[in-house]
Amino acid sequence: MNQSKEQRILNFVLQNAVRGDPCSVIDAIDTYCSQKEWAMNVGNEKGLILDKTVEEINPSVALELGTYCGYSAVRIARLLKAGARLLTVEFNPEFAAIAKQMIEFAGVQDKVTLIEGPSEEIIPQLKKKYEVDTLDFVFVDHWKDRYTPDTILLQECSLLRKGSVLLADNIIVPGAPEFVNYIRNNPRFQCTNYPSHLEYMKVQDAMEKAVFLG
Ligand SMILES: O=C(NCc1cccc(CNc2ccc3[nH]ncc3c2)c1)c1cc(-c2ccc(F)cc2)cc(O)c1O
Ligand SMILES: [Mg+2]
Repeated sequence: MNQSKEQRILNFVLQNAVRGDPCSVIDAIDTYCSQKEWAMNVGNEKGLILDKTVEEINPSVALELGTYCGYSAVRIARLLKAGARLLTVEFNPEFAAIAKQMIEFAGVQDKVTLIEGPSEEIIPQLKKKYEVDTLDFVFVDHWKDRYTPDTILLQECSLLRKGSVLLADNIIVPGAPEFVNYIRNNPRFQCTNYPSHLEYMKVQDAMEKAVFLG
């Protein structure tokens, strides 16, 4: 059975990156996806916005919705302090299997808990099953029509505290217009827009940061 694109990305990393070196994994994925096959990793330009946001917050507990191949999970985990952890949620089993191997090859597996399932099922389990009190940081990068319902669900499950930061990818392409409308008109969030470009393309995209005010 011929390989998936995601398997080809992983194979390129296994052959071209250095085991235990997260930066080499990130660079290898960016090299492959800019030169060989486009893929929906956050990429290096938006990745730098992600890095700066994570460094600013220095989260103890972070959540990612939409793992894909594990590119942003590795990007986030490499910046986490000792004892800090990232929970990342992936619905597609093939993607989850690739991401697991990517995270392990990068050597960040001790900081990352990869959870397979839909966010609407996993979010209500975070407190009891995954021993989360509140989330310091949430990277939102899954199905764009889930951004708003899951932001509401996070609030309903009391997973956000004063100062919790959400960072959402793809505000322009593919776009999340309902989310933008919801979050920018919600007095409980302080929003900032970060113009950028779609990963590996000259197309305009943007990220939105939303700080929960409690
Ligand atoms: O759509 C996107 N990503 C989300 C996504 C997409 C497919 C599958 C999954 C399966 N994973 C999944 C699903 C549901 C879930 N619930 N909880 C966890 C969870 C996990 C996730 C996306 C698209 C483009 C893009 C495409 C084409 C184009 F021309 C321009 C731009 C660029 C991006 O940066 C993107 O992020
Ligand atoms: Mg994205």
